[in-house]
Amino acid sequence: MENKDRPQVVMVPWLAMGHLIPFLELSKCLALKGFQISFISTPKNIDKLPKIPPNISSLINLVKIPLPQVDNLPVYAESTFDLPSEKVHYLTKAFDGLQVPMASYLENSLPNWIIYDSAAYWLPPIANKLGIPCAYFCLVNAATIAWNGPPSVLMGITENPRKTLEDILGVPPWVPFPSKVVYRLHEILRLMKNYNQDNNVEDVSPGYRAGSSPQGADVVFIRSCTEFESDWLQLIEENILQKPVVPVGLLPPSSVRSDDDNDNGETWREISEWLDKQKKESVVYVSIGTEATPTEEEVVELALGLELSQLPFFWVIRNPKCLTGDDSFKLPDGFEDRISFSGRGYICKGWAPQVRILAHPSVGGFLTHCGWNSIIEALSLGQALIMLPFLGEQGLNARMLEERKVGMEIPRDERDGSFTRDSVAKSLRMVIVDEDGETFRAKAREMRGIFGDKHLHDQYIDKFVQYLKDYKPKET
Ligand SMILES: C[C@@H]1O[C@H](OP(=O)(O)OP(=O)(O)OC[C@H]2O[C@@H](n3ccc(=O)[nH]c3=O)[C@H](O)[C@@H]2O)[C@H](O)[C@H](O)[C@H]1O
Repeated sequence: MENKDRPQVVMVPWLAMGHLIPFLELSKCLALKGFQISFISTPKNIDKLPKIPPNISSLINLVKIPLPQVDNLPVYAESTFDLPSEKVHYLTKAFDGLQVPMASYLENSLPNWIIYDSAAYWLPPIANKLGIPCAYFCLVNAATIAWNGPPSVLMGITENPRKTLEDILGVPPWVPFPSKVVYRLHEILRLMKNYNQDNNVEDVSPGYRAGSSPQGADVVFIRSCTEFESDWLQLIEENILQKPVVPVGLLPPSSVRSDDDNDNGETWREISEWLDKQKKESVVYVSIGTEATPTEEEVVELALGLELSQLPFFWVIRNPKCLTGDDSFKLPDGFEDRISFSGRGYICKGWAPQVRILAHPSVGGFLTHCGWNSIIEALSLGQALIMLPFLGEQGLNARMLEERKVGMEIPRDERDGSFTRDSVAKSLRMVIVDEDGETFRAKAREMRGIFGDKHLHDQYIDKFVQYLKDYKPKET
């Protein structure tokens, strides 16, 4: 039952588990502070969310708004988890079709705040018309926002000083201090290919969307903290976004998400039975997130690299169907038989309880694509990283983390990003078992002091809540 005395906040996350999960974490933090939340997404996404603790479930209304039908978008697809990455622009098109139902929902509810995500560039004008303060909740770190650059450049309003490939591969001209946070050639080539594909399908360019989302906000909330990247946070507030940027902290997992039984019906009991049999800190947990779509060659080299490493591994493979749009996805011949015979690997096709697995004492490292959620979860538990970035800002995250020595990147071919089973095996053994890799393991444990410091991040939430309560709209 909604209580009108409570401040009302409407949450509008993008259609991706890597966005829905942190938006729900933030919603839970606000509900615990007495806010009434309306969390808006599609029916399937709402049903897939981690369960909300009973003591705050009445304070979070889960609002289901169906997606409009869009050509080339399968009816079952409501999040990036359900699609190969090269088809996500159809999902974006469908998301843009939510403007009308979203506007009428907001007109009827008139909340105190709207907190929205990177894709919803069309929300600020609706909020402004209704006189509702709106905030962009940034789910990437400040270094990424800095690399992307000023919104006016992204939107094509002011001239882009990065004209050549060399410019794009270098430190951006608006970064005044030394930085290693840059893309590799193969990452830029993949980003440019995806940009052009998206640009041909979506109503606005990806750059315009990326720029106008923060541009239209009254304030930017960001999932970060000064203890990790104070220079970058100052740079984006003062020079890049030129508006208030309020860190909400890293939102480490509030509780080990106890209900994450994967969608194959495997239960935590079955998974933990396998993990319990393994030696302490011996298992490598392998997941490349909910969006990356590796090629078949990449899957083969990764699989054979895991086998070659001789380390026990738990590998989450996103539902094969959505990787290629059909059932053609397959692992190397005989691989699954050899692994189940040796008992050295556990292959989970679908959804796994990632945080619970990372928290298990048998896990000694994480082979990750460097999605920001996964990084936060891993480092809040002191897990060292073997890094294999695929898309988005994952390459920038990998550079930042290698600089902090909390892990190492698997060597890639500079031009096409290919890697070999040998380099996978060597990187895994280096980070998890080799003597020389103790630095990575020690640094990752040290980083737990920031990423896993619950009191520190609770303080960020307190400041965030105060900001929401004290906010006075600027005189128009
Ligand atoms: C912000 C955006 O997040 C995106 O999400 P993506 O899913 O790729 O990866 P994560 O951020 O690690 O997010 C994945 C989230 O899903 C959870 N999970 C995943 C698989 C599974 O089987 N079980 C789980 O519990 C995991 O614990 C994490 O919370 C991209 O990275 C993008 O680069 C980044 O900007």
